Amino acid sequence: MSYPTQPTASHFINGQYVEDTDGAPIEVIYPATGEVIATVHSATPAIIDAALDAARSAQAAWGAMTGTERGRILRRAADMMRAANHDLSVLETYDTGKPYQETSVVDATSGADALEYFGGMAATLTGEHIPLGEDWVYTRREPLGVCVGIGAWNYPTQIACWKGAPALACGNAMVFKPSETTPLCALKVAEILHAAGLPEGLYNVIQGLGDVGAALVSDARVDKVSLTGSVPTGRKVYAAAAAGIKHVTMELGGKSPLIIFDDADLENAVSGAILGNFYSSGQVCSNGTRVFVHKAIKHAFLKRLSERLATAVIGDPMDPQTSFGPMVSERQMSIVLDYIAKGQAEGARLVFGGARMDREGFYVQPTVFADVHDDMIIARQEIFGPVMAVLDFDDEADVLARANDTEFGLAAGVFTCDLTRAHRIAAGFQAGTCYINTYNDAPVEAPFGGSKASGVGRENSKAAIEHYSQIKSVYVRMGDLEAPF
Ligand SMILES: NC(=O)c1ccc[n+]([C@@H]2O[C@H](COP(=O)([O-])OP(=O)(O)OC[C@H]3O[C@@H](n4cnc5c(N)ncnc54)[C@H](O)[C@@H]3O)[C@@H](O)[C@H]2O)c1
Ligand SMILES: CCCCC=O
Repeated sequence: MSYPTQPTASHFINGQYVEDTDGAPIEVIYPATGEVIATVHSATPAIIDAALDAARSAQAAWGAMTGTERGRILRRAADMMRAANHDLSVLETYDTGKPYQETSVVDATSGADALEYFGGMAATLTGEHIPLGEDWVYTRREPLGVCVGIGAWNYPTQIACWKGAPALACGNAMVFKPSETTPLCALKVAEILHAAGLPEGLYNVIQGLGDVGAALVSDARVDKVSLTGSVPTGRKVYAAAAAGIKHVTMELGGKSPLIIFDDADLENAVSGAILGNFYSSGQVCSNGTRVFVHKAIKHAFLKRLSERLATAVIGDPMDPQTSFGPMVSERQMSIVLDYIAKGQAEGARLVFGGARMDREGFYVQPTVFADVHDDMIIARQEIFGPVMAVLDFDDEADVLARANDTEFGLAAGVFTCDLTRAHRIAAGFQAGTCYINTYNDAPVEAPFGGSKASGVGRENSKAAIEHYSQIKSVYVRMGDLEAPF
């Protein structure tokens, strides 16, 4: 490995790299080869303490700065992140296995967008004046205090920024714990923020597994927890945060529906299904993995989908031509292969792929099952890999009811050329993020998040501000105050 993937130290606390080799080692594995490319150490209680103390001490002065001053630092960090895009993208590719073709245009770019957007918004975060005759109330929008961010492994840089940028813009401090599977890129985010002028202690990164996350969530110094992860983890983290009456954002998993009507533009619909199932090798939370295709176009859809999947360039993620890479880990690969076996055992028809690839690394072929029924395991559980389930339908009301018949509610999409039907279906979806004739766009300007078991709160957009700040009302009396005695 010629690229420097070993970080200076495992943690970033109070503006500098910190090591504590008493913590259990965590090996970082390049998914394309299985090679160990770095080792970090899990945070010990002393490291957890140091990070939370640093955040607590730094927050008050940061919260007292003007929004313009805070925003200037975040916007400078955004520029620095864009300037470092190539190196950050290479590191993200080594960390996750996602093709450089993706990481070079999505990950650090999306992180920089968040820093720029919330940096621009910081100065606009004001309260309001509420007249009450000669008296009045004014409100102050105040920070929450210390926010903990806990990340998943599929978009490590993006997640570190989607949580850090609004938290810092609102005047909070953050302690961020990346996924143990992809610990490298959040350290770079911390480095860049501090190089851009962020005072020390405001964005700390510590490593570890669920036990470190759990210790952070239950700590009395923490005011807010934002998790990106699976629904089972979300249930635990939400419960632990509730015990301390902490604010939460829960960005959790999904099993989202994508409905393709017979009047849809077929080529666009196939594009949507590909983007919503095979981008990042299918490891995207909002993926539309239950693809309901109108019976009249089912054969044409499957034929065109198979033709286009055959053109995927599967291989070395660092090759800019590669458009489909490995699963993030051996564990995730075996989870996905187990689901493929279950799909076959349940009688779904394998139309494309269906196997591990005969090469080093954790590669699973893009896989499509047709004739899937609503009650099959592959149609009900989140797989988080490149496995598309195609289900038939011929009635609008019926397909909408089937699309909503799930505990999840992260995303949903519809392809149709009928304008009124498109909006009727979008209104009927029980999901936080919906798409019409597109799939998986996630611009910083739009709220992103789930309903039902898929989450609480929203990331990105003005909506995120509500989840990283609180309103204080101040009552002001101008005249004398009467009392009953
Ligand atoms: N909604 C979204 O925006 C979004 C985005 C990306 C991924 N996801 C979801 O994330 C999942 C895949 O990621 P994953 O496998 O890393 O998820 P995961 O739930 O296994 O882990 C997520 C994070 O939580 C930590 N964690 C585990 N147990 C914990 C505990 N008890 N207390 C505190 N922290 C704990 C992990 O160490 C990790 O950092 C999928 O379900 C996917 O849909 C959601
Ligand atoms: C579309 C971007 C979603 C990030 C979650 O995995």
